[in-house]
Amino acid sequence: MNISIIGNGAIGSLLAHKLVNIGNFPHLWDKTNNPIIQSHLINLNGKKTTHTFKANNSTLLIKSDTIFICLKAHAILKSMHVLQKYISYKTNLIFVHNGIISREKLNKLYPYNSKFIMVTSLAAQKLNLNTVRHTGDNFSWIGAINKSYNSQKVISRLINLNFIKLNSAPQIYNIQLKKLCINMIINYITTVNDCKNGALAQKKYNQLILDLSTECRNILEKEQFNIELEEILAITYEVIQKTQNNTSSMLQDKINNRKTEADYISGYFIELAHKHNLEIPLIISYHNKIKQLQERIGHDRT
Ligand SMILES: NC(=O)C1=CN([C@@H]2O[C@H](COP(=O)(O)OP(=O)(O)OC[C@H]3O[C@@H](n4cnc5c(N)ncnc54)[C@H](OP(=O)(O)O)[C@@H]3O)[C@@H](O)[C@H]2O)C=CC1
Ligand SMILES: CC(C)(CO)C(=O)C(=O)O
Repeated sequence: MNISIIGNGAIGSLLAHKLVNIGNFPHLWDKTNNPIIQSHLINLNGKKTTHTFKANNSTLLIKSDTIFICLKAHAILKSMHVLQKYISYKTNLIFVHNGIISREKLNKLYPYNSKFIMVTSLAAQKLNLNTVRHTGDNFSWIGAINKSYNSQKVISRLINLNFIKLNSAPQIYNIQLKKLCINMIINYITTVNDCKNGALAQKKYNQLILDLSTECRNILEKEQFNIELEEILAITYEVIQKTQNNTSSMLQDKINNRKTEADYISGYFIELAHKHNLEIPLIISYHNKIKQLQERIGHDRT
């Protein structure tokens, strides 16, 4: 399988190394014109491996059977618009991201491609331009955006590669909504309070987590996704415990003066709440806190 990865950040480079483990050297696409990328991975046991990948070759991009798009939510539509001329309509596009972006806009940009969403619980952190640290290993889920006659075949082929722990998710939107709740709670509280994920297990955050979870659950209910409050709380506390030493991606963005994915997490919840005429004061207040922070560090409102 000819695989390319767009975005040589934390998740993109981790997936590249995972593919090498099964003997498939993917082609990487970053923002440079470098024809090769040397990439170091520090695995969960602290062991370092180095691989060299072909990169930024438009012929290889156009010939890809499958492209993993590992970009921040706010970079996807803009980047995929620019890259249209290098992507064949036959290529399977796998979008790996947190937050929720417009499927309508993706369908408009790539009407003929088979398109998939991958929600991942893998965790990684870029230490510098060429080094990624693998910080967490857990399941990922893949589901089709536009179900076609061959989408299940594509999903099965990817699962059978066995390069990560991957499950098929026929209702991928529901998995995205669950992840959205986890990000709405953990990312925002850790960013506002400058703390590691594990700090949220402290009693002083119990009520806040309960109130945010309740607002999330009320929105999901209106979206016809009936999930018990207890389940949102259980998965959130499980992630807090499993990622206790992580700095959430939103807090990392704050520390590194980068734009956050707020518009695609709380922003998406706010959009849904408007649609369903629902009051979500706490989510709005946390959204505004992050947006103010972004304005202070010079990122536009979008
Ligand atoms: N890291 C993690 O542990 C997890 C991340 N996720 C999600 O996965 C997605 C990717 O995250 P992550 O890998 O951490 O993000 P990163 O910011 O580390 O990686 C994205 C990379 O893409 C680059 N990029 C931006 N635009 C383009 C373009 N047009 N062409 C090529 N490269 C481009 C960015 O460069 P630059 O920085 O210069 O813009 C950056 O290097 C996000 O939605 C994140 O929330 C989900 C689970 C865990
Ligand atoms: C699961 C969690 C909260 C792990 O840090 C994450 O997805 C993030 O930081 O964006």
